[in-house]
Amino acid sequence: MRLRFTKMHGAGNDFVVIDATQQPFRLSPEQMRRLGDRRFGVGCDQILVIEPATSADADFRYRIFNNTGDEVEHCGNGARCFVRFVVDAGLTAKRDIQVDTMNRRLRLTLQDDGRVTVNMGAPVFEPAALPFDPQGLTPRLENGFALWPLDELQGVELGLVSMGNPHAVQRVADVEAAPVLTQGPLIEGHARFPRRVNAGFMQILARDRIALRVYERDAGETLACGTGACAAVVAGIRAGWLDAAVEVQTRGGLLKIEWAGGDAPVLMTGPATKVFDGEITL
Ligand SMILES: N[C@@H](CCC[C@H](N)C(=O)O)C(=O)O
Repeated sequence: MRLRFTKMHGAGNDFVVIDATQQPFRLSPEQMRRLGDRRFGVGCDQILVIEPATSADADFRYRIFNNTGDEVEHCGNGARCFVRFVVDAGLTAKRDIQVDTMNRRLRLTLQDDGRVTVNMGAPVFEPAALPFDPQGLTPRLENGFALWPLDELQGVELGLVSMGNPHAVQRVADVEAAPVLTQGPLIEGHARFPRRVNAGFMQILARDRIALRVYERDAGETLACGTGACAAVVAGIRAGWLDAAVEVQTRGGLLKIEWAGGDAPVLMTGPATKVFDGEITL
């Protein structure tokens, strides 16, 4: 089958975007793996699928697949690229767009400078929301926020945050020296996370600036992770390390994250860039 797609990235987190309002979307997981493969296909961290809205007050439905073909709940950098795509393709004349994902309604705004702000919804901290099995473990409380140990991983303390998808974030002294590629997969696949988890490593540079690397579920380390940036900042705010507006330095670019606490939504602002249009036979 021939498939038209657009290659995009948000701070280096890269995507194959499929417009399923104009062509049917029926790729098997095997075809998605091929599409996502950097040697045998196009290559990307995630595949984003744009579909017509299924509820009356939403503008679109937006689905996310990791490059393994597994459908996941949320992708922050992808949400910004989604907006850039639907506006540039003329699928909407709006600049404020509402979209349904698997488990959240997102509100997105294309700014005059081309960046996109996403209302990511409120974070959830209960272990069951990830899910995480806390049985037999005692967390250390930092400013009242639970930091969880993990069996076999000496010295690791994880702040647990669901942004609709699961995140486990730890504070490290030097993010460039952090064991992202060795410890990341151990956390991602740890038995206490039955649906696996995205593992974040954050270095606090100031109360309004962090450096972050994320070992993503399925995709491995990416150049940026939008939901990971939200999770790291809200964990840092809850632990008392960070202020309410924080610049997040990733290997692929800068994201701005704001959170007023409690049930307030997390706001993420950052770039969304088109790379090229293409067509592939799968
Ligand atoms: N890159 C993303 C997150 C994509 C999904 C993640 N790998 C998961 O499995 O939850 C982002 O920008 O948020």
